[in-house]
Amino acid sequence: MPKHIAIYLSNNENKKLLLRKITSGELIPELRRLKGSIFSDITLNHFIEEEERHGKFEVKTTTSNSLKNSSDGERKRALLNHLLSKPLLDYILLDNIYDCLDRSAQSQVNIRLERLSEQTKVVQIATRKRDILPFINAVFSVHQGKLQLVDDTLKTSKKSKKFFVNELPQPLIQRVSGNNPLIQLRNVSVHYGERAIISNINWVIKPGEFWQLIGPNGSGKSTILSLISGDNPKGYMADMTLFGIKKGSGESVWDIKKNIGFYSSEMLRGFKRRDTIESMIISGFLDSIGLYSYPSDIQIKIANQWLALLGMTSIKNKSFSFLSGGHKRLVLIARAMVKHPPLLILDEPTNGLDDRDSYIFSELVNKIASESNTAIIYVSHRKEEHINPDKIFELTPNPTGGSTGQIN
Ligand SMILES: Nc1ncnc2c1ncn2[C@@H]1O[C@H](COP(=O)(O)OP(=O)(O)OP(=O)(O)O)[C@@H](O)[C@H]1O
Repeated sequence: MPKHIAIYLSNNENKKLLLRKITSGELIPELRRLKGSIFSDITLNHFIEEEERHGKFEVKTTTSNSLKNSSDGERKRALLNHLLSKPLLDYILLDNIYDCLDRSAQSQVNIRLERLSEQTKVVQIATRKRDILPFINAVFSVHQGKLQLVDDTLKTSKKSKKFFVNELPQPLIQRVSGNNPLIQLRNVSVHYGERAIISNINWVIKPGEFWQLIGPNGSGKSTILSLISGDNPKGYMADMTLFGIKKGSGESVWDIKKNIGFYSSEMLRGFKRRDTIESMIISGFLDSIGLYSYPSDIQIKIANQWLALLGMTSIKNKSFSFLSGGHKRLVLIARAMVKHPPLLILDEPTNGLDDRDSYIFSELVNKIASESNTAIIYVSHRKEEHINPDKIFELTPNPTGGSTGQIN
């Protein structure tokens, strides 16, 4: 077996099981006698649970925040620092290293792993071809429980065909949106304790606009999203108008949320529900996960148009949990879009997706952008070549205060 190997996966694989098969030596027999460390979201979740249940704060972040109160990228950096600060083991298993990491963290990680690879064996798990580390000697896929060499297939990337042929389903109610701003942030600042996170942010989002929100790890992207979605208590003090309602004027969180469709790759974490695929989509009308009241005939009809668009009509009565990771994500986007919300928020949506499903996903997002009047805020560190936002709002951290924002 070559020294450093990558396992290139589709997102259909059961990751937890795969990690177990690798570390037990079932998939790579030479690992049976060796000791390794694991860099994976699964390890990270274990440390977060240790913090919450047992008050053990073993993994230190650069901000001294707990892992729970850290941004996604800060958590990943902290885990890597933690693993690399320990005495070297025989191998390191790296699972989807780049998700959530900003450009500079990605280059630093590359340098550190290159150095590490001189002393220890690296086993990488990747769902995107371009993530495969340069020093990897051989790339495998998993076929019928065994590793199979795939290097040649990787070099010839096939052009994907168009996936969505039907038009986007029409909304239940045609909103007269005009061109009034949906979102207005005026000199908005957020502090946690003494620490400034964002400073004097001014941002106006109008109907139908397609924005990408970018900025390095910890610059405040999720903080801004949580202000817009009404989930951040700091929003009460902020000068914001959300969907025509001035913040702090007696509005309920529901008044805000009914205008937003939200999708984040995090939504699938620990998702164990047994709802059918159809009821998952219908539940988007009711802002619930799962159905707790009867949908109307027209809601069922529109949900079925979405199922047709996704090519899932014939499997609509199957359990959502039966779907692959990529298809689950498409269903959750349809769920977020079924009510044609004025605003769709996509937070790191392609994390965990494989190459094929990222392409399909990008096609769906572009279709929503071009065929509906829904505005989109898309947050991602990855440059997805097929996703084409019109405008970029960039956060730049300021060493003496919080991040400032500018339109590019
Ligand atoms: N509840 C909290 N208490 C203290 N600090 C917090 C809390 N929530 C977030 N932070 C800090 O606020 C900063 C901004 O976090 P945020 O999640 O908004 O960043 P981000 O730009 O989304 O980062 P990433 O790209 O890594 O996801 C981070 O440094 C984070 O540690």
